[in-house]
Amino acid sequence: MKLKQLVGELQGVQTWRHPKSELEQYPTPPDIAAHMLLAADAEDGLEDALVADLGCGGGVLGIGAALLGAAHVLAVDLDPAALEVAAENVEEFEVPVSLLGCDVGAPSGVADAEGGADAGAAGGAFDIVLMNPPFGTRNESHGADVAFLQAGLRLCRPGGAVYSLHKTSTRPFIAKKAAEAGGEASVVAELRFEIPRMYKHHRQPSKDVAVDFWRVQRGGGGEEAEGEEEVPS
Ligand SMILES: C[S@@+](CC[C@H](N)C(=O)[O-])C[C@H]1O[C@@H](n2cnc3c(N)ncnc32)[C@H](O)[C@@H]1O
Repeated sequence: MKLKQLVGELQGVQTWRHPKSELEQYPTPPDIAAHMLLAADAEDGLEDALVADLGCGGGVLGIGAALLGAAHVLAVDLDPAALEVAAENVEEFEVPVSLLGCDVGAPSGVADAEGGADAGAAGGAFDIVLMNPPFGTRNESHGADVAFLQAGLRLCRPGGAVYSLHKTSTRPFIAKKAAEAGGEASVVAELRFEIPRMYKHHRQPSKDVAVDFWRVQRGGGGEEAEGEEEVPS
């Protein structure tokens, strides 16, 4: 599917009716979501892939992955209201996306819910994990960016890849945390992410934030897969 067509499709994905600032509920604009998806497709192949969408909101990334041929998508969010909207979107688009209510950041969160107690140690089953996590720079969401990244790497099969967005100001920190979690990280693109005025604490009509689009590959995909080391959580 071409970029223009994918953007058009993703414009039809609804987002939260009453967004919650404490959960950093900011939608990924359809053009950025489409670029992320096409980059993931070109590098790792979405066709027939098993995909997770962490912090799915209305499900724009997961639904987009399914439109590009993913075999199945597991879309996860903590917020039942987000999952309600996501369920409506999934029905509307008629795509193979399952929804799971779960705290991605909890020590025994989505990796355990999906794969049992050993999911972290044994390596997950997902080929590709997509996310636009909370930036983790507000008090309420402190550390969520890294917790999402760690969960994403736990859910990936060895050699699988996490695609994620993080504030450019956190680049050295994200690179360090990704390496500590057994990932090989690279910045795919530098983006300007427009945050519209959505919440009371927003003073300007909209704000541009410098954001890195990361690909983090989980280690152990080659011959070493059998004897791979445990990924620290
Ligand atoms: C920046 S939004 C991204 C939403 C959507 N993926 C998109 O790209 O438009 C972050 C999402 O993560 C969810 N979220 C925040 N903290 C979470 C947590 N601990 N566990 C699961 N989901 C969480 C929020 O409810 C929100 O839907």
